[in-house]
Amino acid sequence: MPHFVTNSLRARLIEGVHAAGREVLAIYQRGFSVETKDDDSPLTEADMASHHALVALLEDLTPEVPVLSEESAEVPYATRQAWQRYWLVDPLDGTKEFVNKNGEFTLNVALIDDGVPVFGIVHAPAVGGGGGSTWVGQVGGEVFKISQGVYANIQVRELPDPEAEPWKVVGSRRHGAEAFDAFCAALPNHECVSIGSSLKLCWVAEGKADLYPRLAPTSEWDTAAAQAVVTAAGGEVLNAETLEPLRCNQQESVLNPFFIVCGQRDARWENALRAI
Ligand SMILES: Nc1ncnc2c1ncn2[C@@H]1O[C@H](COP(=O)(O)O)[C@@H](OP(=O)(O)O)[C@H]1O
Ligand SMILES: [Mg+2]
Repeated sequence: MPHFVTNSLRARLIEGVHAAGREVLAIYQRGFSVETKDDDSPLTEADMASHHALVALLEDLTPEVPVLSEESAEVPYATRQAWQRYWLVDPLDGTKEFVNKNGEFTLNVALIDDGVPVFGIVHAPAVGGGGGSTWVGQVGGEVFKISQGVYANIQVRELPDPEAEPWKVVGSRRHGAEAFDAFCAALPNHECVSIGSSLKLCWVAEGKADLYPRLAPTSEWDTAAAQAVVTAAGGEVLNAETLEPLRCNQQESVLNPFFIVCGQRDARWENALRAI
């Protein structure tokens, strides 16, 4: 069966996400005020500009497919449950990084099919020079990174022998540090790096990191697009307890379980997870 996202739809999606990214970048560069949402997380005009641009894009390209965005997520579960296929959007992941001006924020668009993220675009407008960086993945199909207009196929890297080359473990700048440290303490020789947003999953997808343990809360829109990229690149995003792949839209709550992103399963990190 042909994939729902044809090459021409994919090209128009990438173009539209890039246009939304340019709006976000313009706000980032000219300055903005910061509001606080009910859950105490920050909100800027860039979150809303990106939300409106991405929802309009998706409604225009595929009017028959519903859209759930972080900024319009009050859809009752009874309604969502009936969705076989929908777009799941985080218009600005890493809002705290955006506010702190370190560039580590992303726009995220995922296609969910029967709970499985099957296609994703993650765009980081301020990473990697002019035009930013974009990761695009279709499960069972192509997966590539676009930087400075150049398309390059990506894949996860094979876990090295840690004595010859340390494993690279990527973590959040702000969340779950204690559990992260406990996990790392039980690993063989490794190095840790921190970055904001869904960029962490993209690093595993392109082989810049081996593991991303997320032992702190996230929502489905934070991870779905990048999960599709990781999966298409040969890796996995697994529930930290059951080691089953994460699925979306399985329950009322949109919160993810704690999870780990890997290039490959390996008893050494699985044991480290069990040890904490
Ligand atoms: N208590 C909590 N519940 C749900 N999600 C949380 C959370 N604390 C942080 N997050 C999520 O973690 C994301 C940031 O992760 P990181 O610090 O690794 O970059 C946030 O994305 P947003 O910036 O889109 O709000 C937010 O969704
Ligand atoms: Mg987010």
